[in-house]
Amino acid sequence: MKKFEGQMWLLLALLLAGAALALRLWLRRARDLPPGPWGLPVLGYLPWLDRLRPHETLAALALRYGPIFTVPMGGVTAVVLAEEALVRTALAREACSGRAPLYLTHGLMQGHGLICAEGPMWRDQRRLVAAALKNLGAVRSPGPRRDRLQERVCRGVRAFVQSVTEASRQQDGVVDPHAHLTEAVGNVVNSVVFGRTWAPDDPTWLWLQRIQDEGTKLIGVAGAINFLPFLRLLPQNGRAIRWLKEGQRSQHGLYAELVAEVRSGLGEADDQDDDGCGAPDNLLTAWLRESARRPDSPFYTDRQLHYLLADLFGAALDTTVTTLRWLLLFVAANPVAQERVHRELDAVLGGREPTLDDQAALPYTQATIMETQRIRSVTPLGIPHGVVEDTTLDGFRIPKGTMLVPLQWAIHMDPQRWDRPDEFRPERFLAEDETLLRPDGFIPFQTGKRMCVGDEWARMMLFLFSAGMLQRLQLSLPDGVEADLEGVCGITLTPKDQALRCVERQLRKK
Ligand code: HEM
Repeated sequence: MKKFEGQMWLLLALLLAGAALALRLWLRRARDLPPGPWGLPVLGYLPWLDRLRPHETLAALALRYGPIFTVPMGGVTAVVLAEEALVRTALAREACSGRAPLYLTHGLMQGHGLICAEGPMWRDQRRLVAAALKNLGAVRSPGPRRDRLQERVCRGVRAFVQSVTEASRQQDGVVDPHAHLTEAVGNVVNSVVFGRTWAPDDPTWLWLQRIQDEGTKLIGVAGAINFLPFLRLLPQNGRAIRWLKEGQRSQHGLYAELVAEVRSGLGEADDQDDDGCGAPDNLLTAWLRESARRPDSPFYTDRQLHYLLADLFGAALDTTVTTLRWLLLFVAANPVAQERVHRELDAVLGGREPTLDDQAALPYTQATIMETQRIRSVTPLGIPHGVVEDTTLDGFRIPKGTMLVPLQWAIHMDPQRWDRPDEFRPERFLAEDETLLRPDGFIPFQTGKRMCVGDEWARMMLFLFSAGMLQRLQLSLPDGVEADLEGVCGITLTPKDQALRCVERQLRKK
Protein backbone atom coordinates (compact mmCIF):
# COMPACT_ATOMS: atom_id res chain seq x y z
CA MET A 1 0.00 0.00 0.00
CA LYS A 2 2.82 2.38 1.02
CA LYS A 3 4.65 1.54 -2.23
CA PHE A 4 1.49 2.36 -4.22
CA GLU A 5 1.07 5.73 -2.43
CA GLY A 6 4.72 6.55 -3.13
CA GLN A 7 4.19 5.87 -6.85
CA MET A 8 1.08 8.10 -6.86
CA TRP A 9 3.01 11.00 -5.31
CA LEU A 10 5.81 10.55 -7.80
CA LEU A 11 3.36 10.55 -10.69
CA LEU A 12 1.61 13.65 -9.37
CA ALA A 13 4.94 15.46 -8.90
CA LEU A 14 5.94 14.59 -12.47
CA LEU A 15 2.60 15.81 -13.79
CA LEU A 16 2.90 19.10 -11.91
CA ALA A 17 6.48 19.62 -13.10
CA GLY A 18 5.36 18.91 -16.70
CA ALA A 19 2.44 21.33 -16.42
CA ALA A 20 4.71 24.05 -14.93
CA LEU A 21 7.21 23.58 -17.75
CA ALA A 22 4.45 23.72 -20.41
CA LEU A 23 3.03 26.88 -18.80
CA ARG A 24 6.48 28.54 -18.73
CA LEU A 25 7.08 27.68 -22.39
CA TRP A 26 3.60 28.89 -23.31
CA LEU A 27 4.03 32.16 -21.37
CA ARG A 28 7.41 32.81 -22.98
CA ARG A 29 5.94 32.14 -26.42
CA ALA A 30 2.81 34.23 -25.67
CA ARG A 31 5.01 37.15 -24.46
CA ASP A 32 6.74 37.39 -27.84
CA LEU A 33 3.57 37.14 -29.88
CA PRO A 34 1.29 40.14 -30.48
CA PRO A 35 -1.35 40.66 -27.75
CA GLY A 36 -4.80 39.17 -28.09
CA PRO A 37 -7.70 37.55 -26.25
CA TRP A 38 -7.27 34.59 -23.93
CA GLY A 39 -8.80 31.30 -24.87
CA LEU A 40 -9.92 28.10 -23.16
CA PRO A 41 -7.49 25.18 -22.90
CA VAL A 42 -7.71 23.03 -26.07
CA LEU A 43 -10.44 25.16 -27.71
CA GLY A 44 -8.71 28.54 -27.57
CA TYR A 45 -10.94 31.38 -28.77
CA LEU A 46 -13.04 29.16 -31.08
CA PRO A 47 -16.20 29.18 -28.86
CA TRP A 48 -16.45 32.99 -29.26
CA LEU A 49 -15.90 33.04 -33.01
CA ASP A 50 -19.23 33.69 -34.79
CA ARG A 51 -19.58 30.60 -36.98
CA LEU A 52 -21.54 32.48 -39.66
CA ARG A 53 -19.57 35.73 -39.53
CA PRO A 54 -16.04 34.95 -38.23
CA HIS A 55 -14.67 37.98 -40.12
CA GLU A 56 -16.88 40.27 -38.03
CA THR A 57 -15.72 38.71 -34.74
CA LEU A 58 -12.09 39.22 -35.77
CA ALA A 59 -12.73 42.79 -37.04
CA ALA A 60 -14.24 43.60 -33.62
CA LEU A 61 -11.11 42.19 -31.92
CA ALA A 62 -8.97 44.45 -34.13
CA LEU A 63 -10.74 47.46 -32.61
CA ARG A 64 -9.72 46.24 -29.14
CA TYR A 65 -6.18 44.91 -29.78
CA GLY A 66 -4.99 46.92 -32.78
CA PRO A 67 -3.93 45.97 -36.32
CA ILE A 68 -1.89 42.90 -35.31
CA PHE A 69 -3.15 40.45 -32.70
CA THR A 70 -2.98 36.80 -31.72
CA VAL A 71 -5.96 34.47 -31.50
CA PRO A 72 -5.50 30.91 -30.21
CA MET A 73 -7.63 28.66 -32.42
CA GLY A 74 -7.65 25.10 -31.12
CA GLY A 75 -4.21 23.70 -31.79
CA VAL A 76 -3.24 26.56 -34.12
CA THR A 77 -1.91 29.99 -33.19
CA ALA A 78 -3.35 32.62 -35.55
CA VAL A 79 -1.88 36.09 -35.95
CA VAL A 80 -4.42 38.40 -37.54
CA LEU A 81 -3.28 41.32 -39.72
CA ALA A 82 -5.97 44.00 -39.95
CA GLU A 83 -3.97 46.72 -41.70
CA GLU A 84 -2.97 46.81 -45.35
CA ALA A 85 0.66 47.92 -44.74
CA LEU A 86 1.23 44.96 -42.39
CA VAL A 87 -0.33 42.56 -44.90
CA ARG A 88 1.95 43.88 -47.65
CA THR A 89 5.06 43.60 -45.45
CA ALA A 90 4.25 40.08 -44.28
CA LEU A 91 3.08 38.58 -47.56
CA ALA A 92 6.12 39.89 -49.45
CA ARG A 93 8.37 37.68 -47.26
CA GLU A 94 9.61 34.23 -48.13
CA ALA A 95 9.16 33.34 -44.41
CA CYS A 96 5.40 33.94 -44.74
CA SER A 97 4.89 32.17 -48.07
CA GLY A 98 3.57 28.88 -46.70
CA ARG A 99 0.01 27.81 -46.07
CA ALA A 100 -1.61 27.66 -42.66
CA PRO A 101 -1.59 24.25 -40.97
CA LEU A 102 -5.32 23.63 -41.50
CA TYR A 103 -7.13 20.35 -42.06
CA LEU A 104 -8.48 21.92 -45.28
CA THR A 105 -5.01 22.56 -46.72
CA HIS A 106 -2.85 19.89 -45.16
CA GLY A 107 -5.40 17.14 -44.50
CA LEU A 108 -7.65 17.19 -47.56
CA MET A 109 -5.23 18.60 -50.14
CA GLN A 110 -2.02 17.17 -48.61
CA GLY A 111 0.11 19.93 -50.09
CA HIS A 112 -0.84 19.11 -53.69
CA GLY A 113 -2.22 21.43 -56.38
CA LEU A 114 -1.24 25.08 -56.19
CA ILE A 115 -3.32 26.80 -53.52
CA CYS A 116 -2.10 24.46 -50.76
CA ALA A 117 1.36 23.62 -52.14
CA GLU A 118 4.53 24.91 -50.50
CA GLY A 119 8.26 25.13 -51.22
CA PRO A 120 9.79 23.99 -54.55
CA MET A 121 6.55 22.29 -55.72
CA TRP A 122 4.56 25.51 -55.21
CA ARG A 123 7.22 27.65 -56.96
CA ASP A 124 7.38 25.32 -59.96
CA GLN A 125 3.62 24.95 -60.45
CA ARG A 126 2.96 28.65 -59.89
CA ARG A 127 5.58 29.61 -62.49
CA LEU A 128 4.00 27.22 -65.00
CA VAL A 129 0.42 28.45 -64.41
CA ALA A 130 1.44 32.14 -64.46
CA ALA A 131 3.31 31.71 -67.77
CA ALA A 132 0.48 29.66 -69.33
CA LEU A 133 -2.14 32.27 -68.36
CA LYS A 134 -0.01 35.02 -69.91
CA ASN A 135 0.37 32.99 -73.11
CA LEU A 136 -3.39 32.49 -73.15
CA GLY A 137 -3.90 36.28 -73.21
CA ALA A 138 -4.48 37.15 -69.55
CA VAL A 139 -2.45 40.37 -69.86
CA ARG A 140 -3.15 44.07 -69.60
CA SER A 141 -1.67 45.16 -72.93
CA PRO A 142 -3.77 44.69 -76.09
CA GLY A 143 -2.74 42.13 -78.71
CA PRO A 144 -3.98 39.06 -80.62
CA ARG A 145 -3.71 36.72 -77.63
CA ARG A 146 -5.70 39.01 -75.36
CA ASP A 147 -8.28 39.42 -78.16
CA ARG A 148 -8.73 35.65 -78.35
CA LEU A 149 -9.22 35.29 -74.61
CA GLN A 150 -11.59 38.26 -74.67
CA GLU A 151 -13.70 36.55 -77.34
CA ARG A 152 -13.98 33.42 -75.17
CA VAL A 153 -15.19 35.53 -72.25
CA CYS A 154 -17.61 37.51 -74.45
CA ARG A 155 -19.19 34.22 -75.63
CA GLY A 156 -19.94 33.55 -71.97
CA VAL A 157 -21.45 37.03 -71.50
CA ARG A 158 -23.75 36.55 -74.52
CA ALA A 159 -24.79 33.11 -73.22
CA PHE A 160 -25.63 34.60 -69.82
CA VAL A 161 -27.68 37.51 -71.18
CA GLN A 162 -29.59 35.17 -73.49
CA SER A 163 -30.40 32.56 -70.83
CA VAL A 164 -31.36 35.08 -68.15
CA THR A 165 -33.61 37.11 -70.47
CA GLU A 166 -35.31 33.92 -71.70
CA ALA A 167 -35.90 32.78 -68.12
CA SER A 168 -37.15 36.25 -67.21
CA ARG A 169 -39.74 36.16 -70.03
CA GLN A 170 -41.00 32.79 -68.76
CA GLN A 171 -41.05 33.79 -65.08
CA ASP A 172 -42.80 37.18 -65.04
CA GLY A 173 -39.47 39.00 -65.15
CA VAL A 174 -38.14 37.52 -61.89
CA VAL A 175 -35.01 35.31 -61.97
CA ASP A 176 -32.27 34.22 -59.58
CA PRO A 177 -29.16 34.83 -61.71
CA HIS A 178 -26.99 32.37 -59.72
CA ALA A 179 -27.40 29.24 -61.88
CA HIS A 180 -27.22 31.26 -65.11
CA LEU A 181 -23.95 32.86 -63.99
CA THR A 182 -22.42 29.55 -62.90
CA GLU A 183 -23.33 28.06 -66.26
CA ALA A 184 -21.94 30.96 -68.34
CA VAL A 185 -18.79 31.76 -66.31
CA GLY A 186 -18.29 28.02 -65.77
CA ASN A 187 -17.97 27.31 -69.47
CA VAL A 188 -15.45 30.15 -69.90
CA VAL A 189 -13.44 28.56 -67.06
CA ASN A 190 -13.87 25.06 -68.55
CA SER A 191 -12.60 26.20 -71.92
CA VAL A 192 -9.51 27.88 -70.42
CA VAL A 193 -8.70 25.18 -67.85
CA PHE A 194 -9.71 21.95 -69.66
CA GLY A 195 -9.97 23.11 -73.29
CA ARG A 196 -13.61 22.02 -73.55
CA THR A 197 -17.11 23.14 -72.62
CA TRP A 198 -20.27 21.23 -71.65
CA ALA A 199 -23.91 21.62 -72.72
CA PRO A 200 -26.06 23.23 -69.99
CA ASP A 201 -27.94 20.00 -69.23
CA ASP A 202 -24.95 17.65 -69.42
CA PRO A 203 -25.14 15.48 -66.25
CA THR A 204 -21.34 15.55 -65.75
CA TRP A 205 -21.33 19.34 -65.84
CA LEU A 206 -24.31 19.63 -63.49
CA TRP A 207 -22.57 17.26 -61.07
CA LEU A 208 -19.28 19.23 -61.21
CA GLN A 209 -21.16 22.44 -60.39
CA ARG A 210 -22.93 20.82 -57.44
CA ILE A 211 -19.73 19.34 -55.97
CA GLN A 212 -18.03 22.74 -56.19
CA ASP A 213 -20.93 24.67 -54.70
CA GLU A 214 -21.54 22.32 -51.75
CA GLY A 215 -17.84 21.78 -51.09
CA THR A 216 -17.01 25.48 -50.61
CA LYS A 217 -19.97 25.85 -48.24
CA LEU A 218 -19.11 22.77 -46.15
CA ILE A 219 -15.66 23.74 -45.00
CA GLY A 220 -14.55 27.32 -44.47
CA VAL A 221 -11.13 28.54 -43.42
CA ALA A 222 -12.48 29.43 -39.95
CA GLY A 223 -14.40 26.18 -39.48
CA ALA A 224 -13.48 24.60 -36.11
CA ILE A 225 -12.84 21.29 -37.86
CA ASN A 226 -9.64 22.84 -39.27
CA PHE A 227 -8.15 23.38 -35.83
CA LEU A 228 -9.46 20.55 -33.66
CA PRO A 229 -8.67 17.08 -35.02
CA PHE A 230 -11.07 15.38 -32.58
CA LEU A 231 -14.09 17.22 -34.08
CA ARG A 232 -13.73 15.04 -37.14
CA LEU A 233 -14.91 12.16 -34.94
CA LEU A 234 -18.35 13.74 -34.42
CA PRO A 235 -20.95 12.03 -36.64
CA GLN A 236 -22.08 15.16 -38.54
CA ASN A 237 -18.48 16.22 -39.25
CA GLY A 238 -17.50 12.70 -40.19
CA ARG A 239 -20.35 12.63 -42.72
CA ALA A 240 -19.24 15.99 -44.22
CA ILE A 241 -15.64 14.81 -44.54
CA ARG A 242 -16.68 11.52 -46.11
CA TRP A 243 -18.82 13.50 -48.58
CA LEU A 244 -15.90 15.83 -49.41
CA LYS A 245 -13.45 12.95 -49.84
CA GLU A 246 -15.89 10.96 -51.98
CA GLY A 247 -16.54 14.08 -54.11
CA GLN A 248 -12.80 14.64 -54.45
CA ARG A 249 -12.26 11.02 -55.53
CA SER A 250 -15.01 11.14 -58.17
CA GLN A 251 -13.82 14.56 -59.39
CA HIS A 252 -10.29 13.22 -59.82
CA GLY A 253 -11.71 10.19 -61.66
CA LEU A 254 -13.41 12.53 -64.12
CA TYR A 255 -10.21 14.54 -64.54
CA ALA A 256 -8.29 11.32 -65.26
CA GLU A 257 -10.65 10.68 -68.21
CA LEU A 258 -10.25 14.26 -69.50
CA VAL A 259 -6.47 14.06 -69.15
CA ALA A 260 -6.35 10.75 -71.07
CA GLU A 261 -8.37 12.31 -73.93
CA VAL A 262 -6.15 15.38 -74.20
CA ARG A 263 -2.96 13.35 -73.79
CA SER A 264 -3.91 10.95 -76.60
CA GLY A 265 -4.30 13.90 -78.98
CA LEU A 266 -1.05 15.59 -77.98
CA GLY A 267 1.57 13.59 -79.89
CA GLU A 268 -0.15 13.33 -83.24
CA ALA A 269 -0.95 17.03 -83.73
CA ASP A 270 0.98 19.11 -81.26
CA ASP A 271 -0.46 22.41 -82.40
CA GLN A 272 -4.01 21.29 -83.24
CA ASP A 273 -5.41 22.84 -80.07
CA ASP A 274 -3.25 25.93 -80.29
CA ASP A 275 -4.74 29.38 -80.32
CA GLY A 276 -2.99 30.31 -83.56
CA CYS A 277 -0.29 32.18 -81.59
CA GLY A 278 1.89 29.13 -80.96
CA ALA A 279 0.85 28.52 -77.33
CA PRO A 280 -1.55 25.91 -75.92
CA ASP A 281 -5.07 27.26 -75.72
CA ASN A 282 -5.78 25.73 -72.30
CA LEU A 283 -3.99 25.16 -69.01
CA LEU A 284 -4.30 21.36 -69.07
CA THR A 285 -2.43 21.13 -72.40
CA ALA A 286 0.20 23.61 -71.17
CA TRP A 287 0.83 21.37 -68.13
CA LEU A 288 0.98 18.16 -70.20
CA ARG A 289 3.50 19.68 -72.61
CA GLU A 290 5.71 20.79 -69.73
CA SER A 291 5.48 17.34 -68.16
CA ALA A 292 6.54 15.74 -71.48
CA ARG A 293 9.56 18.06 -71.52
CA ARG A 294 10.49 17.14 -67.92
CA PRO A 295 9.75 13.40 -67.50
CA ASP A 296 12.02 13.12 -64.45
CA SER A 297 10.55 16.02 -62.49
CA PRO A 298 8.81 14.95 -59.24
CA PHE A 299 6.21 17.73 -59.74
CA TYR A 300 4.64 16.26 -62.87
CA THR A 301 2.58 13.32 -61.63
CA ASP A 302 -1.04 12.63 -62.59
CA ARG A 303 -2.03 12.93 -58.92
CA GLN A 304 -0.61 16.46 -58.75
CA LEU A 305 -2.34 17.34 -62.05
CA HIS A 306 -5.76 16.29 -60.71
CA TYR A 307 -5.34 18.46 -57.60
CA LEU A 308 -4.11 21.36 -59.72
CA LEU A 309 -7.09 21.14 -62.12
CA ALA A 310 -9.48 21.14 -59.15
CA ASP A 311 -7.71 24.21 -57.72
CA LEU A 312 -7.83 26.16 -60.96
CA PHE A 313 -11.44 25.26 -61.71
CA GLY A 314 -12.58 26.04 -58.14
CA ALA A 315 -10.52 29.20 -57.58
CA ALA A 316 -11.61 30.73 -60.89
CA LEU A 317 -15.29 29.79 -60.84
CA ASP A 318 -16.31 30.35 -57.23
CA THR A 319 -14.67 33.77 -56.76
CA THR A 320 -15.79 35.20 -60.11
CA VAL A 321 -19.41 34.01 -59.87
CA THR A 322 -19.66 35.19 -56.26
CA THR A 323 -18.35 38.68 -57.11
CA LEU A 324 -20.79 38.98 -60.02
CA ARG A 325 -23.72 37.82 -57.85
CA TRP A 326 -22.88 40.51 -55.25
CA LEU A 327 -22.60 43.08 -58.03
CA LEU A 328 -26.06 42.29 -59.43
CA LEU A 329 -27.55 42.35 -55.94
CA PHE A 330 -25.98 45.67 -54.89
CA VAL A 331 -26.81 47.29 -58.23
CA ALA A 332 -30.45 46.11 -57.95
CA ALA A 333 -30.61 47.57 -54.43
CA ASN A 334 -29.02 50.89 -55.50
CA PRO A 335 -31.04 52.37 -58.39
CA VAL A 336 -29.10 55.66 -58.44
CA ALA A 337 -25.78 53.91 -59.00
CA GLN A 338 -27.43 51.67 -61.61
CA GLU A 339 -28.81 54.66 -63.50
CA ARG A 340 -25.32 56.20 -63.62
CA VAL A 341 -23.76 52.96 -64.94
CA HIS A 342 -26.46 52.74 -67.62
CA ARG A 343 -25.90 56.36 -68.67
CA GLU A 344 -22.14 55.78 -68.96
CA LEU A 345 -22.49 52.51 -70.89
CA ASP A 346 -25.05 54.01 -73.31
CA ALA A 347 -22.96 57.15 -73.90
CA VAL A 348 -19.70 55.28 -74.55
CA LEU A 349 -20.93 52.13 -76.31
CA GLY A 350 -24.08 53.32 -78.05
CA GLY A 351 -25.44 49.78 -78.20
CA ARG A 352 -22.34 47.86 -79.31
CA GLU A 353 -20.76 45.17 -77.13
CA PRO A 354 -18.19 46.39 -74.53
CA THR A 355 -14.54 45.38 -75.05
CA LEU A 356 -11.45 45.66 -72.87
CA ASP A 357 -10.38 48.72 -74.90
CA ASP A 358 -13.41 50.55 -73.43
CA GLN A 359 -12.20 50.22 -69.83
CA ALA A 360 -10.58 53.66 -69.60
CA ALA A 361 -13.74 55.31 -70.96
CA LEU A 362 -15.97 53.52 -68.39
CA PRO A 363 -14.56 54.63 -65.01
CA TYR A 364 -17.91 54.52 -63.17
CA THR A 365 -18.58 50.95 -64.35
CA GLN A 366 -15.09 49.96 -63.15
CA ALA A 367 -15.65 51.79 -59.86
CA THR A 368 -18.90 49.82 -59.40
CA ILE A 369 -17.00 46.54 -59.75
CA MET A 370 -14.33 47.69 -57.29
CA GLU A 371 -16.91 48.94 -54.79
CA THR A 372 -18.59 45.51 -54.95
CA GLN A 373 -15.27 43.80 -54.23
CA ARG A 374 -14.67 46.19 -51.32
CA ILE A 375 -18.05 46.08 -49.61
CA ARG A 376 -18.32 42.29 -49.83
CA SER A 377 -14.81 40.83 -49.82
CA VAL A 378 -15.22 37.44 -51.48
CA THR A 379 -12.53 36.13 -49.09
CA PRO A 380 -13.27 38.18 -45.94
CA LEU A 381 -10.61 36.36 -43.90
CA GLY A 382 -8.26 36.50 -46.86
CA ILE A 383 -6.61 33.23 -47.77
CA PRO A 384 -4.46 32.50 -44.69
CA HIS A 385 -0.71 31.99 -45.03
CA GLY A 386 1.61 29.85 -42.94
CA VAL A 387 4.89 31.00 -41.44
CA VAL A 388 7.63 28.64 -42.64
CA GLU A 389 10.50 30.08 -40.57
CA ASP A 390 10.60 32.33 -37.48
CA THR A 391 10.20 35.99 -38.42
CA THR A 392 9.35 39.35 -36.82
CA LEU A 393 6.45 41.63 -37.67
CA ASP A 394 5.85 45.06 -36.18
CA GLY A 395 8.39 44.20 -33.44
CA PHE A 396 6.74 40.89 -32.49
CA ARG A 397 8.32 37.47 -32.95
CA ILE A 398 6.14 35.26 -35.14
CA PRO A 399 7.25 31.63 -34.82
CA LYS A 400 7.30 29.01 -37.56
CA GLY A 401 3.94 27.22 -37.80
CA THR A 402 1.85 30.34 -37.06
CA MET A 403 -1.21 30.94 -39.23
CA LEU A 404 -1.32 34.48 -40.68
CA VAL A 405 -4.80 35.84 -41.39
CA PRO A 406 -4.83 38.84 -43.76
CA LEU A 407 -8.21 40.13 -42.59
CA GLN A 408 -9.57 41.68 -45.79
CA TRP A 409 -12.89 42.45 -44.16
CA ALA A 410 -11.32 44.82 -41.59
CA ILE A 411 -9.17 46.48 -44.26
CA HIS A 412 -12.01 46.97 -46.75
CA MET A 413 -14.45 48.20 -44.06
CA ASP A 414 -12.04 50.41 -42.10
CA PRO A 415 -13.91 53.69 -41.34
CA GLN A 416 -10.55 55.53 -41.06
CA ARG A 417 -9.88 54.76 -44.70
CA TRP A 418 -13.35 54.51 -46.22
CA ASP A 419 -15.96 57.14 -45.40
CA ARG A 420 -19.21 55.40 -44.30
CA PRO A 421 -17.89 51.94 -45.31
CA ASP A 422 -21.32 50.25 -45.04
CA GLU A 423 -22.71 52.32 -47.91
CA PHE A 424 -22.43 51.21 -51.53
CA ARG A 425 -20.83 54.24 -53.18
CA PRO A 426 -18.83 53.50 -56.36
CA GLU A 427 -17.84 57.17 -56.61
CA ARG A 428 -15.37 56.65 -53.74
CA PHE A 429 -13.12 55.03 -56.38
CA LEU A 430 -13.23 58.15 -58.61
CA ALA A 431 -10.96 61.21 -58.43
CA GLU A 432 -12.40 64.71 -58.79
CA ASP A 433 -11.72 64.61 -62.54
CA GLU A 434 -13.69 61.29 -62.65
CA THR A 435 -10.62 59.17 -63.38
CA LEU A 436 -10.36 55.84 -61.59
CA LEU A 437 -8.49 55.69 -58.27
CA ARG A 438 -6.63 52.56 -57.16
CA PRO A 439 -6.32 52.99 -53.37
CA ASP A 440 -3.61 50.99 -51.54
CA GLY A 441 -6.18 49.69 -49.06
CA PHE A 442 -8.04 47.77 -51.78
CA ILE A 443 -6.59 44.22 -51.89
CA PRO A 444 -9.21 41.72 -53.11
CA PHE A 445 -6.51 39.56 -54.75
CA GLN A 446 -4.22 39.91 -51.68
CA THR A 447 -0.59 40.95 -52.26
CA GLY A 448 2.96 39.59 -52.33
CA LYS A 449 4.48 36.27 -53.28
CA ARG A 450 1.26 34.26 -53.43
CA MET A 451 -1.05 37.00 -54.71
CA CYS A 452 -3.85 35.55 -56.84
CA VAL A 453 -2.18 34.08 -59.92
CA GLY A 454 -5.39 34.55 -61.94
CA ASP A 455 -5.91 38.25 -61.11
CA GLU A 456 -5.51 39.56 -64.68
CA TRP A 457 -7.90 36.98 -66.10
CA ALA A 458 -10.32 37.62 -63.22
CA ARG A 459 -10.31 41.40 -63.85
CA MET A 460 -10.99 40.72 -67.51
CA MET A 461 -13.98 38.47 -66.70
CA LEU A 462 -15.33 40.86 -64.09
CA PHE A 463 -15.19 43.82 -66.46
CA LEU A 464 -16.62 42.10 -69.56
CA PHE A 465 -19.38 40.34 -67.62
CA SER A 466 -20.33 43.39 -65.54
CA ALA A 467 -20.37 45.82 -68.46
CA GLY A 468 -22.14 43.31 -70.74
CA MET A 469 -24.79 42.35 -68.16
CA LEU A 470 -25.54 45.88 -66.99
CA GLN A 471 -25.70 47.21 -70.55
CA ARG A 472 -28.44 44.72 -71.39
CA LEU A 473 -30.36 44.40 -68.11
CA GLN A 474 -32.42 46.63 -65.84
CA LEU A 475 -32.29 45.14 -62.35
CA SER A 476 -34.47 45.70 -59.31
CA LEU A 477 -35.76 43.85 -56.26
CA PRO A 478 -39.10 42.10 -56.74
CA ASP A 479 -42.06 43.98 -55.19
CA GLY A 480 -42.10 43.82 -51.41
CA VAL A 481 -38.67 42.12 -51.20
CA GLU A 482 -35.77 43.62 -49.25
CA ALA A 483 -32.21 42.87 -50.30
CA ASP A 484 -30.49 40.39 -47.96
CA LEU A 485 -26.91 41.66 -48.02
CA GLU A 486 -25.53 39.51 -45.16
CA GLY A 487 -24.12 36.55 -47.02
CA VAL A 488 -23.01 33.08 -45.94
CA CYS A 489 -19.36 32.51 -45.01
CA GLY A 490 -17.65 29.28 -46.16
CA ILE A 491 -14.29 29.56 -47.95
CA THR A 492 -15.90 32.53 -49.69
CA LEU A 493 -18.58 34.97 -48.54
CA THR A 494 -21.51 34.32 -50.88
CA PRO A 495 -24.91 36.01 -51.12
CA LYS A 496 -27.94 33.94 -50.20
CA ASP A 497 -29.99 32.79 -53.17
CA GLN A 498 -32.12 35.73 -54.18
CA ALA A 499 -34.39 36.30 -57.19
CA LEU A 500 -34.17 39.69 -58.92
CA ARG A 501 -36.38 41.45 -61.43
CA CYS A 502 -34.26 41.30 -64.61
CA VAL A 503 -35.76 43.20 -67.55
CA GLU A 504 -34.06 43.46 -70.95
CA ARG A 505 -33.08 47.07 -71.74
CA GLN A 506 -33.73 48.80 -75.03
CA LEU A 507 -30.25 49.81 -76.16
CA ARG A 508 -29.87 53.46 -77.16
CA LYS A 509 -27.82 53.97 -80.32
CA LYS A 510 -25.19 56.73 -80.14
C1 HEM B 1 -12.83 37.74 -58.46
C2 HEM B 1 -11.99 36.78 -58.67
C3 HEM B 1 -10.88 36.33 -57.76
C4 HEM B 1 -10.56 36.72 -56.49
C5 HEM B 1 -11.25 37.78 -55.62
C6 HEM B 1 -9.41 35.95 -56.08
C7 HEM B 1 -8.78 36.08 -54.85
C8 HEM B 1 -7.67 35.34 -54.48
C9 HEM B 1 -7.00 35.48 -53.21
C10 HEM B 1 -7.37 36.45 -52.11
C11 HEM B 1 -5.98 34.58 -53.20
C12 HEM B 1 -5.00 34.31 -52.06
C13 HEM B 1 -3.65 34.94 -52.35
C14 HEM B 1 -2.65 34.64 -51.25
O1 HEM B 1 -2.66 33.55 -50.69
O2 HEM B 1 -1.87 35.53 -50.91
C15 HEM B 1 -6.02 33.85 -54.45
C16 HEM B 1 -5.15 32.84 -54.79
C17 HEM B 1 -5.27 32.10 -55.94
N1 HEM B 1 -6.12 32.32 -56.99
FE1 HEM B 1 -7.50 33.78 -57.09
N2 HEM B 1 -9.07 35.09 -57.08
C18 HEM B 1 -9.93 35.31 -58.13
C19 HEM B 1 -9.92 34.67 -59.36
C20 HEM B 1 -9.04 33.68 -59.73
C21 HEM B 1 -8.99 33.08 -61.03
C22 HEM B 1 -9.82 33.48 -62.24
C23 HEM B 1 -8.05 32.09 -60.97
C24 HEM B 1 -7.67 31.20 -62.11
C25 HEM B 1 -6.47 30.86 -62.45
C26 HEM B 1 -7.50 32.09 -59.62
C27 HEM B 1 -6.54 31.21 -59.15
C28 HEM B 1 -5.92 31.34 -57.92
C29 HEM B 1 -4.88 30.44 -57.47
C30 HEM B 1 -4.37 29.20 -58.20
C31 HEM B 1 -4.46 30.93 -56.23
C32 HEM B 1 -3.37 30.36 -55.32
C33 HEM B 1 -2.07 31.07 -55.61
C34 HEM B 1 -0.91 30.58 -54.77
O3 HEM B 1 -1.14 29.98 -53.73
O4 HEM B 1 0.24 30.81 -55.17
N3 HEM B 1 -8.13 33.08 -58.90
N4 HEM B 1 -7.05 34.35 -55.22
